[in-house]
Amino acid sequence: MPLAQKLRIATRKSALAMWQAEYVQASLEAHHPGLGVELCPMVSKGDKILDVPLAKVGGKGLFVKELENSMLANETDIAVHSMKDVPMEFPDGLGLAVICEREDPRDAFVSNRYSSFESLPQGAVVGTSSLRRQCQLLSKRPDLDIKFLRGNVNTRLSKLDGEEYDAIILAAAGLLRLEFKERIAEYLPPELSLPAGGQGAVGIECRTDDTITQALLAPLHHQDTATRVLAERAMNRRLEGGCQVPIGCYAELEQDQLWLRGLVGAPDGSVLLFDEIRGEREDAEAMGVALAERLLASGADKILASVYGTSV
Ligand SMILES: NCc1[nH]cc(CCC(=O)O)c1CC(=O)O
Repeated sequence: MPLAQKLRIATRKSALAMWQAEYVQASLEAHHPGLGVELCPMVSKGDKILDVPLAKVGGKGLFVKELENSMLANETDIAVHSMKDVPMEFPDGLGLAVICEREDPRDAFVSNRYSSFESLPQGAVVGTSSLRRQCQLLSKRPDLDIKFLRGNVNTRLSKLDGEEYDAIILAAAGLLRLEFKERIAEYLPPELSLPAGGQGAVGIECRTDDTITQALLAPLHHQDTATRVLAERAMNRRLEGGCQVPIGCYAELEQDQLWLRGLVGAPDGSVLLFDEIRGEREDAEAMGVALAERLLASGADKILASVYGTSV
């Protein structure tokens, strides 16, 4: 089979998006010597609107639409995504080709003043604009003052240094990739902050009929990561967790046993519904759906209805 001479990667321009695209570029070139891999950076709508909660401007899909349009127009061949930002459904003609090995999926506590979440004083100001992080932190510490914080990783770190916040919460994966490891004061265990579905995993999207590109991408696939992320995304999909929502879910593999934990919380932390399920890895998707059903039956339906109701 003749190799495509050139493969074009659609990417956002943020430092993290560029890191991920360059990581895929380097992996592809290592597996296929002689293949030219070109980066095509573009600005997404989500990158332009920074001062409004994401849920109010149309959710995470804003970050991928431009990339998807360029693949559909045959101007690019693949797009590299953080799996936690990828909507559940793909447009006709596009699909997820592979999921790469996961980086540390945990949330990280970052502070210039305090060494751990535990040691935050009464009323401390914590920056995050994720309802998932907010509801979990407030359920443990209702006294905290959670303050809106958006922007890319670098922007958020400089806002922390501006002294408005006592601490901020970010995904460890982004900090590790951008070589900000030394800024991580504490890795929050899943018991304290259950990660978002797909957090820390990079996925690659391409045209569903582009079998040449799919064959080139195949060696980058990491099956254990894909199984875990499949269960997490199945739970999210059943909960219609499309935009920014107070939902956490995290799957781990213990040999061939899959352990999936899920959580839905009221944004103010007054209610936190948690459940978990264990099963065979082959059943990853069904487990995600089953766990979502159980959460819905125990009251997640009401919590999510009120969150969606106010987020339009
Ligand atoms: N929501 C933005 C976003 N998308 C992916 C990551 C981090 C890396 C990852 O999960 O792969 C981040 C930043 C953050 O939440 O701190």
